[in-house]
Amino acid sequence: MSETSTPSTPRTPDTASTPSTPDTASGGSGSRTAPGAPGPAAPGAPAVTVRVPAKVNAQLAVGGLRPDGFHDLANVFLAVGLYDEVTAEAAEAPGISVTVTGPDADQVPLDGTNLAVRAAELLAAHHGIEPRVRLRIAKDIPVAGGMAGGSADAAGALLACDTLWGTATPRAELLAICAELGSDVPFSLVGGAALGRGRGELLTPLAVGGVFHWVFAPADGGLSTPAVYRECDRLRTASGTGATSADVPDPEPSGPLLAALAAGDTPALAAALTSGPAGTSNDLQAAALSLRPSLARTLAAGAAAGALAALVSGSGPTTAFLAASADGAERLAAALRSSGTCRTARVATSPAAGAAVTGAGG
Ligand SMILES: C[C@](O)(CO)[C@H](O)COP(=O)(O)OP(=O)(O)OC[C@H]1O[C@@H](n2ccc(N)nc2=O)[C@H](O)[C@@H]1O
Ligand SMILES: Nc1ncnc2c1ncn2[C@@H]1O[C@H](COP(=O)(O)OP(=O)(O)OP(=O)(O)O)[C@@H](O)[C@H]1O
Repeated sequence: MSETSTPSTPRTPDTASTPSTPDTASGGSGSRTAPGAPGPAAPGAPAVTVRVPAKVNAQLAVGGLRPDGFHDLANVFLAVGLYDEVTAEAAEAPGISVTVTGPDADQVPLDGTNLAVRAAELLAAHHGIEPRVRLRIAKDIPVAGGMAGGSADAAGALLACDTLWGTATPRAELLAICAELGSDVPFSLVGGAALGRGRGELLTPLAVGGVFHWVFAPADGGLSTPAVYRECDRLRTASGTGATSADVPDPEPSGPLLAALAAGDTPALAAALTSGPAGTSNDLQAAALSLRPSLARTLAAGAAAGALAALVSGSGPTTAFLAASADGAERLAAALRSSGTCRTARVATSPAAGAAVTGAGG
């Protein structure tokens, strides 16, 4: 996603809420639902809760700047077991409202720019129905952290509303709506592991032969994804390699990295995560470090504490550390927490399942 955000309205520290008027241009008003056809659930219908994972990019190979402002990628997504929960509940009044709870709630927008609200609007428009829904986001994924938290909420809202409204949208149509919402959103729906081509939205599932143990260290404050891509282009231009698709080689997935994932081979994955001339599989890492030099200290602290590999997660500033075992991950997390180089440290495993309905009712 994009910028870190400052709340424009006062709110209680751990909870935020605002109504968002449906966007008439995207079909929010003027129901075209035929009698008996699927439509917004009646008030009193059970609420639907969807759990959605965060991601780490095991490889992020970035091609040149395209004329449309995006970059072609070879993006090896891995879903990790840190989750947001999105609940959709039928509302009597037309419109979409959203509340957010969790430690980073005050950094999440509550207007029509919230990706979960946009997802509900797009789904309603797709079916020509008037949205009437209250969305509740329980946020555990770091905001603006390079772990696709906003994308997770978008995918979660899409699945929760599709279930609540009984619209039974075919998977291919859901994925097309996801791609409209953002490059990472299709993967948030699918989860597991996948290779993302194009701008990251064209997914091919990948085999994963075992469980990988990670530690994630969120930083204070977020990084803007577009700013990190711009910095990547600037560094390439400054080094004389050029920045456009005409100058930069097409990004390709790493064979050894895909083989390590398929085999569930942690040491081989560690080697692949830290290979290449820049010592990382993440082409955005240098740009994230250039914008946030203090991340170098976090990476060094994790490496000194025994991480098998240390890298920036996607566009950052969250840093990711591979451990040999669950115990090793706990020890590494404790060392990172006491290093004073990050806000906290969380353990999680991959792969994790994609967006899934976990409950109805309540
Ligand atoms: C860094 C990653 O998280 C890695 O998975 C993604 O590439 C970012 O995906 P995202 O947050 O869903 O990004 P989008 O909302 O699609 O795009 C936000 C902005 O990031 C930049 N962007 C994004 C994806 C891409 N392949 N090339 C880009 O240059 C563009 O400036 C774009 O306007
Ligand atoms: N539901 C949401 N949750 C979090 N941020 C949101 C949401 N909707 C919109 N945003 C906006 O998106 C920005 C980036 O949030 P997000 O947590 O998705 O970043 P990210 O994890 O770095 O994204 P990515 O890894 O996909 O590049 C936030 O600063 C906020 O302004």
